Amino acid sequence: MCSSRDKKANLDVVRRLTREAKQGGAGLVCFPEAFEFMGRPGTKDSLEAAELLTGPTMGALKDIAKEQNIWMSLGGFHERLAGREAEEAPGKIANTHCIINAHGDIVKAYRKIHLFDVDVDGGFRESDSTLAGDAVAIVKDTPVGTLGVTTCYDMRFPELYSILRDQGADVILAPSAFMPTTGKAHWHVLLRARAIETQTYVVAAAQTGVHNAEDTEVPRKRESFGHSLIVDPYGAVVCDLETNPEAIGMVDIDVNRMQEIRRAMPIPLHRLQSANVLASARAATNATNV
Ligand SMILES: O=C(O)CNC(=O)[C@H](CS)NC(=O)CCC(=O)C(=O)O
Repeated sequence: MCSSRDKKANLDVVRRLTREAKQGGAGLVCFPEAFEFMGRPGTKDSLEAAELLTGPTMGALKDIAKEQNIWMSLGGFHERLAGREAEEAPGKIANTHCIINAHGDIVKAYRKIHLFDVDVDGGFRESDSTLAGDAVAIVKDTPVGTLGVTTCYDMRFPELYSILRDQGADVILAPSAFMPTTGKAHWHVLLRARAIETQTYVVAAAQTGVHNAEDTEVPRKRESFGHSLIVDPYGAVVCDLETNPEAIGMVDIDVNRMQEIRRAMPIPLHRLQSANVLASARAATNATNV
């Protein structure tokens, strides 16, 4: 999707696409990072728009899941902090990927671990406004098996993905709002590599196009790369929504094929066998490079 500052409009898109996904037979529907709100770069928009997970926007999303009897991956919700966290991190929010089950319960709230502090495309310092997550997230017993939960920039850190695989992930989610420049250079390669290494499905719902395009109060427009992608456990791109502004792509999870791929090439076993060698190399490297 192509989210804007209009929360109600974004919610309407989520409602409509979820209904469509359900009609197509989906058990899980995935939305991109910042699906509920995309503010003006360099402003306090996101801080002001942020809500508690017990707030009205998440309430409406839980109702959608319950009404449609479908699981939802809601990547990159702008979560308002409360209590001690709010005191310790004033002016900050969390970038929270929620998994909601078909009864409308939040079964996981994963906070993005790797924040986007970079000097590309005009520069971003996500950590100025966002508290980093401190826990990896797995969700068992979903209609598509075990989920590994990540967000956007996390996809550049293969260690995280390999931990998720070792914890049992069948499908790893990577909702994103990728920059056009880095998207063109890296998006497909990163997601295919993560799928090949982990032998899991990788599902990356993406923001696409120019955000707040018609909004005259948004002088500096933000743009996203698009290409919502589903990659199978052998690295084949089985769905690419290109730059379509609002679309659904659907694939079946073929568990038998995934198991055969894993049996034929037992990567986790081989990682275990090399673990001691690499751990001492890592320790030696850190010692000389600090
Ligand atoms: O700020 C929000 O509202 C939502 N968050 C985002 O859009 C985040 C932080 S700016 N985007 C990324 O992580 C892009 C990563 C990327 O493009 C890369 O790894 O190359």
